[in-house]
Amino acid sequence: MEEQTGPVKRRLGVMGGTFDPIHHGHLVAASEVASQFHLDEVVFVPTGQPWQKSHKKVSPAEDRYLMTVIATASNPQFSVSRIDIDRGGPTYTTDTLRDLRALNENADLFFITGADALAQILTWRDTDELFSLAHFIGVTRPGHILANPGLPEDRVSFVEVPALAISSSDCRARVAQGEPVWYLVPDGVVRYIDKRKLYRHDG
Ligand SMILES: Nc1ncnc2c1ncn2[C@@H]1O[C@H](COP(=O)(O)OP(=O)(O)OP(=O)(O)O)[C@@H](O)[C@H]1O
Ligand SMILES: O=C(O)c1ccc[n+]([C@@H]2O[C@H](COP(=O)([O-])O)[C@@H](O)[C@H]2O)c1
Repeated sequence: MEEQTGPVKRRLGVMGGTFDPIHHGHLVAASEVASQFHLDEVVFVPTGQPWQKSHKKVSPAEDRYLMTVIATASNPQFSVSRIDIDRGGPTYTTDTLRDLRALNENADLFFITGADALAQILTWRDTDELFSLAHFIGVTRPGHILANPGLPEDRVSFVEVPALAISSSDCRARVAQGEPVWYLVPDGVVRYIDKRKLYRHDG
């Protein structure tokens, strides 16, 4: 009897973030995981309202979305989704993954997260459901320890990515102080920040 095999599933990486602004640390992490996990595509998903950053000033979603498009446009493996922005309300990754599954029925999802975000994951909403929706890939980040914070062992993997000590907070602070962000973020993002006067004290 011939063995029944289903259609080959696509391997879809999901890189969620506030991306305020997107920087080369995000892009290297996504590229490295795509290579090591043989992903067909990585979809970057800018948050709508990042509820755990509600005490901080976050730039308009449209600016963060456009910077993410600018930063990823030249890579045919990268795309950007508006689902978290268009849903409205606080952003929960369970919603992100549920929506992406509905849009990509024949795909396995791999959610990429830095060591700092992974360490906080048990504070996210609906963690029981969360771990059933995707495989989680924790990536190294300078200044943070990469460890399993208590996810089921078969739902999480760890990847060492080239160490880039870049953060969005540092990029924002540099712009506010008149310091350059060239080579920390893609050139088009430097120009967009300048054009929209983002992160300036008078902006
Ligand atoms: N330099 C980096 N190396 C590896 N992963 C990173 C790096 N920067 C951010 N990440 C990961 O990318 C995801 C989105 O991060 P986010 O948009 O919050 O950027 P951030 O630099 O951490 O921002 P902020 O400084 O404003 O908190 C998170 O999972 C985070 O851990
Ligand atoms: O689901 C949650 O409750 C939750 C809480 C905090 C962060 N997240 C997700 O974690 C990713 C990184 O978030 P951030 O705020 O560090 O850029 C992004 O996709 C967020 O939607 C998700």
